[in-house]
Amino acid sequence: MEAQDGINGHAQNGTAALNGTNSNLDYQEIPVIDWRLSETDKPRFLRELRDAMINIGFLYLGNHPVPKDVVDRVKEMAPKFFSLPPETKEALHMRNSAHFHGYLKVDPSVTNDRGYEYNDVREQFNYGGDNYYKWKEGDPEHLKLRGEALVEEWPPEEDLPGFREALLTYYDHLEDLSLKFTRLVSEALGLAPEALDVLFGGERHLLQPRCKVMRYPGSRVEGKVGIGVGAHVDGSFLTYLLQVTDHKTLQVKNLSGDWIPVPPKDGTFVINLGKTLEKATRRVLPATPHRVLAPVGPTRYSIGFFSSVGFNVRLADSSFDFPQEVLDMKVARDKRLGVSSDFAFREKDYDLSGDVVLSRKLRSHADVAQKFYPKLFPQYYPNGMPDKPMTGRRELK
Ligand SMILES: O=C(O)CCC(=O)C(=O)O
Ligand SMILES: [Fe+2]
Repeated sequence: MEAQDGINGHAQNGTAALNGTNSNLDYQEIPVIDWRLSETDKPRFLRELRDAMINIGFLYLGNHPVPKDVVDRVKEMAPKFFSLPPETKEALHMRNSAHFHGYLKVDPSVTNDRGYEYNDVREQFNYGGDNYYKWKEGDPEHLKLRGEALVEEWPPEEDLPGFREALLTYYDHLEDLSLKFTRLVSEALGLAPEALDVLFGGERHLLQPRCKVMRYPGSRVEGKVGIGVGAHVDGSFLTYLLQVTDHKTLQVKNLSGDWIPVPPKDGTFVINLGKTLEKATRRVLPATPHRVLAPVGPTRYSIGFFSSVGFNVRLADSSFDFPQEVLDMKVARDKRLGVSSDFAFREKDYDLSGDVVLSRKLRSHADVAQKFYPKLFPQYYPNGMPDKPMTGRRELK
């Protein structure tokens, strides 16, 4: 019955899982979930969403409510930013930001991943929303992640007119979408729409979603397959990805272990599950490994919005009363994958999320740690500044 409702036939996975039959964990295409169905046929929307999230971990969100002109503006701005003179970008370097905002050129040795013929440089611009917090002595260090609104973190308006406005408008829309979408995720998991709100509760400055504009230069190594970002899972709650250019280099690892292309689809966002969501749901929704190959032809651009939970939330405190039907889907999936359904929190899951996020960033950016977090620097770098840049991104072997 559900099969005929499914997009790309994936809706049947949930049914198959519930019946204990063979589900399509080796899918070759990721499903498109139509946002409009959340208004016109909610049961079907929730069924498709639940299946995509439990059994696939990646989805396209089509017909979403973010206005096309807002999306078009950031698509237009992304390449313009990276065409700014190197000294303008350098002046915006992340090492000048306590909030880990700004420009970064990721060294090839950092994106290094085994099994590829070469690695390439990636450039990125990171930013947060306009709802900042003025950190004061005595506040937890992680509140510096929010910090003050600094115009210096943006290119001078005359160098790139409209950039700041376009990116902040996009951010606001994505933040709004992410809060609405999370309520639908809650319902798809058989919980009350507000059940997951506890993870975001509190004041807005205690939340820290981030946006990242990325540039992957075209391959300079004829006929070789390079890697743009090695295989990894995101630390986010959910990631909303806008692929700006028409490349087919983003890939997701399906639950059977094959790399599946996630080509751009007009008018959609790609959504994938992050580690925070995995922990909060005790692996009902596992984070999804993905990677980006270096483009062979022209330069690729993409923009990621990474939602995250409140700084005061301890993930190990979360406990949601999933209905048996959902738990059965999880167990059926794990059984087919041959992995254990047991879940145990790690020590850091008992810490405040703000501290966990800060710790990950401090480990990745020694220069920011030294300049803006002098109290914490010696703890992370007992031997002083490291010679080599590091990455907090844990590459999957
Ligand atoms: O560029 C992309 O499409 C994805 C980048 C990514 O996976 C990340 O930044 O976490
Ligand atoms: Fe990612």
